[in-house]
Amino acid sequence: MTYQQTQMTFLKVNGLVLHYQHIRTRSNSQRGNRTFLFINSLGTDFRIWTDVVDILTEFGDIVLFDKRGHGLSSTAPSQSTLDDFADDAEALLNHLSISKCIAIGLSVGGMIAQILACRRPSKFEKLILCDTCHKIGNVQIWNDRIKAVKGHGFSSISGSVMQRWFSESFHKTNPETVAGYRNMLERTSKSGYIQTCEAIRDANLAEVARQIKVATLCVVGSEDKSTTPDDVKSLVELIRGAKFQVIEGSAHIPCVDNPYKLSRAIIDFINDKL
Ligand SMILES: O=C(O)CC1=CCC(=O)O1
Repeated sequence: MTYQQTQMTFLKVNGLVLHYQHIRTRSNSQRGNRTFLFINSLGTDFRIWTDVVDILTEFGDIVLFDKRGHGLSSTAPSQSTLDDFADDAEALLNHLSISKCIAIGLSVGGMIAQILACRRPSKFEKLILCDTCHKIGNVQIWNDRIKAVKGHGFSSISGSVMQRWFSESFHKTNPETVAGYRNMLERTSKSGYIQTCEAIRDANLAEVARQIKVATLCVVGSEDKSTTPDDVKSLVELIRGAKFQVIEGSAHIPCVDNPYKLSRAIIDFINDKL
């Protein structure tokens, strides 16, 4: 680690406790006073960003948080919309007095980032949307998944989810890591997971994406089967001036199976080299 690990921190927002970390890395202004806000995907907590954070601490401060229903954050008592998830992130930024940041959102985290950038363009210097789209899956896919988790638990879906999360070569070379992430998924709050599936199922952000005025990079793993390169291209077409990059040999979670390539793309984009 190149940074000082901070203590576990919790904040009450919108009636829920949110687990977050604010890593202040700079003792200077040479790093451009940047802050990166990371928003994670369905069934994961903010540990997925560890390798990327290790690299990006050279370039700015870091804010990580577990979205509602995930990690050590509370689960809402009833159904949440993606706007509610965005409200939590916005409340966290306000609490930390962060007036401008670079949002990096993965999958549903990328959908939340689209809402934030559309709502508050002046708060976002740049937007990095990883393996996401304005619409992910369809009603049938999400209802089937919800039914499986409700009826048979996480073990009924976790094998196929792992196939989508990580590339074939990562499965071969890092079976222990895959097993660890399977544990992460299976230990997610069941109702938090189901509420997030419902929020994704019910969202179509095409209009939101069309209104984004923040400079945006969309990246996707070449082997991503959840949000395929073609899906992500369809998002790129909606966001004015958005750039597009494929992470070769990666699947749905490049911050885990290809953190160096993902970090390179982020660094090039923030330095206007993409
Ligand atoms: O779990 C998956 O299949 C991948 C995914 C879809 C939305 C999300 O956040 O992750």
